[in-house]
Amino acid sequence: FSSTLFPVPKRPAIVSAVASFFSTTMAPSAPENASHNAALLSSSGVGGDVSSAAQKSRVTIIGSGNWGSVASKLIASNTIKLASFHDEVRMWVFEEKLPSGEKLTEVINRTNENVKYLPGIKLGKNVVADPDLENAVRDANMLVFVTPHQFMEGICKRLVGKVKEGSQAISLIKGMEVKMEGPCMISSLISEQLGVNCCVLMGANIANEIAVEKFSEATVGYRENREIAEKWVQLFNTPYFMVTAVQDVEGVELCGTLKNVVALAAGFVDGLEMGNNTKAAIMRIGLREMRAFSKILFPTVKDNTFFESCGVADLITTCLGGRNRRVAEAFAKSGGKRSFDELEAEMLQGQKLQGVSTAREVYEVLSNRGWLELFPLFAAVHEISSGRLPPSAIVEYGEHKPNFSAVEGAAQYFSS
Ligand SMILES: NC(=O)C1=CN([C@@H]2O[C@H](COP(=O)(O)OP(=O)(O)OC[C@H]3O[C@@H](n4cnc5c(N)ncnc54)[C@H](O)[C@@H]3O)[C@@H](O)[C@H]2O)C=CC1
Ligand SMILES: O=C(CO)COP(=O)(O)O
Repeated sequence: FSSTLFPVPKRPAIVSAVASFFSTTMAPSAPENASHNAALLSSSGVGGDVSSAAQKSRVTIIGSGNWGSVASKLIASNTIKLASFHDEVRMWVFEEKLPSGEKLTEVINRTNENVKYLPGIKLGKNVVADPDLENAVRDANMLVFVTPHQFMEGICKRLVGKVKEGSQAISLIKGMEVKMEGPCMISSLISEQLGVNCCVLMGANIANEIAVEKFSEATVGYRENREIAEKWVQLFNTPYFMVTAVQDVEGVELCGTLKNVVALAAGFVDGLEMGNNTKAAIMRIGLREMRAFSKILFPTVKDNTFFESCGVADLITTCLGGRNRRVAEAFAKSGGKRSFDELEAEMLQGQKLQGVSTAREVYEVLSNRGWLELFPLFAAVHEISSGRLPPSAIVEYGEHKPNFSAVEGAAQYFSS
């Protein structure tokens, strides 16, 4: 990309260390390349060392599916360049046997490719696949979580007490859990279970496109500490992957999570061959429900977040080219006769959909709180995907007009 078309914004250099995390792990960002070269020279016995091993951050990725593998490629291309990170990036792999009889981890380490979830793409020689979850996190102080959301509760349980004190985490996971007390975002699950601060990274990020280095953008959501967000930006940002930080963890995470429900609706519309106007209408209604749902649950969610890559851009890309859309289209084409589980297994070969379980989880929140009539599109998606309504209900269901009288004061969340 020409720099005039897509100028990479100059980010302010991080000048002060504000937390113990930085004082022990982070070298100043401006002279990164110079210090890295010096470190290389030093390791080859030529020059003096400038960044001691103790100061460097060590990154582990928990997850190795389609997006997890692309994340490892992005991160590995940066850790090798930046002196404030150890070169090696460890990637926890949920071990499985390939049809050849070999273990996936061994093949990744031999070929430098995730032959099952991202074939044909080299991850970077500094990526080390590790099937042992506890071992993978042992030495890391920057943890990147990127598994399908349904596995996170189990993963967190296994990691309790195993994570290095003072570690930072980021979640790339689109989804949520529903607990007795209400919805629990995955970043909160990670923070609460592991006692670590957790940012999020979401965006219009179809993994296979980023794998071949086509330009895209992403949004980091952070809670309070801008410096930590900048460190994550530094770790992910490349000339073809432009990352921006916003102070709105819940807004960013809910955008990434809820757009998968709208993508199912868009897929139903495609399967019914309703055309582009209908699909655009569904996307607009879906975006409105996304914003209202987010703001009712978390009043701090910012309107601007919906205009970042994590918001409207992710909604568009997923409704055009995502897996949720594709499988939902096949579901509608079968008239709802083939189940999502069957279609997922056949069409995605081990990759996982997030939209169907998210639609169920959202539905649970809506029915627990008496909000079903306020969110007719979200409700219809779950009723269709669970077989209670036919796919055609996506465009018949009360024209998706929320019934504001169902909940006092609700209209404000839908107004522009
Ligand atoms: N693929 C994409 O284009 C994008 C995906 N995401 C999000 O990233 C997250 C991870 O998705 P992907 O990396 O695409 O995964 P994926 O759907 O490609 O792969 C499934 C992964 O789950 C693992 N797995 C299977 N059973 C497991 C178990 N019992 N315990 C733990 N892991 C198990 C598999 O080994 C594999 O790594 C999801 O929340 C998704 O929404 C976000 C942006 C883009
Ligand atoms: O989240 C995604 C793009 O940002 C990918 O969506 P799908 O899981 O529907 O492919």
